[in-house]
Amino acid sequence: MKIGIYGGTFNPPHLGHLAAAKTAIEVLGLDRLLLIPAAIPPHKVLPEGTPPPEHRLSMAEKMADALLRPKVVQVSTLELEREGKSYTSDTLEELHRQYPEAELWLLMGTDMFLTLHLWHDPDSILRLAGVCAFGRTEQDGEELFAPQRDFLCERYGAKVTTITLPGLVDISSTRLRKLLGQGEGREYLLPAVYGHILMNGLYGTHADLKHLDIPELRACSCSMVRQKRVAHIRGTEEEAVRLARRWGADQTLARRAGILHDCTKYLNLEEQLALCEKYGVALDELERSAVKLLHSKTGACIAKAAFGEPDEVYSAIFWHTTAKENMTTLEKILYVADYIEPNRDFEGVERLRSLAYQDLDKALLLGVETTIQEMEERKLPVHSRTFKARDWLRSHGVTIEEGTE
Ligand SMILES: Nc1ncnc2c1ncn2[C@@H]1O[C@H](COP(=O)(O)OP(=O)(O)OP(=O)(O)O)[C@@H](O)[C@H]1O
Ligand SMILES: O=C(O)c1ccc[n+]([C@@H]2O[C@H](COP(=O)([O-])O)[C@@H](O)[C@H]2O)c1
Repeated sequence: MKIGIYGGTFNPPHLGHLAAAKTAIEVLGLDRLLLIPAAIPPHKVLPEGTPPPEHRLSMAEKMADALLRPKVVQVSTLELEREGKSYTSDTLEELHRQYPEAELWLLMGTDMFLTLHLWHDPDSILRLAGVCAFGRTEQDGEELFAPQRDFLCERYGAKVTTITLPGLVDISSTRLRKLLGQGEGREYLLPAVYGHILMNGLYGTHADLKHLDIPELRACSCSMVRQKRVAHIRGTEEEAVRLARRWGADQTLARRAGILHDCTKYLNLEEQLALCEKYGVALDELERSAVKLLHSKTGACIAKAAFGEPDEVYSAIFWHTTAKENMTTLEKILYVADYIEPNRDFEGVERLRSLAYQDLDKALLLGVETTIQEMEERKLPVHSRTFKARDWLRSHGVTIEEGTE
């Protein structure tokens, strides 16, 4: 097994780190890549304003998640849990104990590579792991790497490989922290990491969460969910805007509802129930045990309480899972957009898609009926509000006979 070890202060992790991780996995053919946030970097003092380690850990986890290879890329808390300075030699000794058969590769950028012989116990480091070095800027070429590579090979018998990053990003966390303090720098960050920074007011960002612009709102939403859900959320956002344009609803509200509709999707039942309690959401028996029914309610509460969304957005999010009788146009739009956004792929989706732009009520009824049928086939309980939605539409003359539209 080939294991890559990418240590860093990750204060914060940026697109330069991401590019290096992505390329190293491919070029080295890694079976696993461990991102290891340092507790106390041995060679530098953590600057003032450095967030507590749990934030650096959480941001590193978002970077790992963004690589969409959960079996390969993992974050290790080995150094955060160890007392004292985070010496790489100690980390490698520990990993060698854990994986005695594995081939270890230490990943590092130019700055670290050129000073490697000055690290604590370089003999152990270079005995236990190969070194994979990459340039941080376009200027970091072979003439910089070659002398150090020759020296490390000769002096320590080191195994060194240098790789070129196709997606090289010339940025350091130091410069990024400065930019963030001036309200800039988002282009160097993964949206999920940027969202985490905004939501926690890290690095001197003082964003007013109740007045975020669209990219900031998207970033916050991203930071609350797993990367694999982001495409669906983006698809729902754009579909909701198209439907709002078609049906004369407010496009900005549709967009914001789409962005936030799944923001609490990854909370567990206990967390969902605590939020319902906090915001006074009354629940019936089914809702109290069905976590899937709760994220629409808690998502609506967070949209309003944390992001200052108006009642129209609140109620669109609140009803986007069960639907209900007598829905507003925006409520219908979010429900249908969630169902038909471009990433959805199920039998019947094309019919629903075309219906959505011909007759919104018919599309809503078809969505509701499809859900009821699917839940019944899977022997899962259907929420009473969903039946009420269907019955209300039918009693108001909405029909969806096959082949009529
Ligand atoms: N833009 C980048 N491209 C490639 N590698 C990078 C880049 N930035 C940092 N690295 C490498 O990532 C590892 C971890 O770096 P670190 O977390 O300290 O980031 P940094 O940007 O160098 O931070 P700081 O500015 O706070 O020193 C190091 O090996 C470093 O060389
Ligand atoms: O062990 C050492 O002496 C040592 C000296 C310098 C750097 N390191 C490690 O190199 C990694 C990159 O460091 P940094 O500051 O660029 O985040 C990080 O994991 C550090 O702990 C380790």
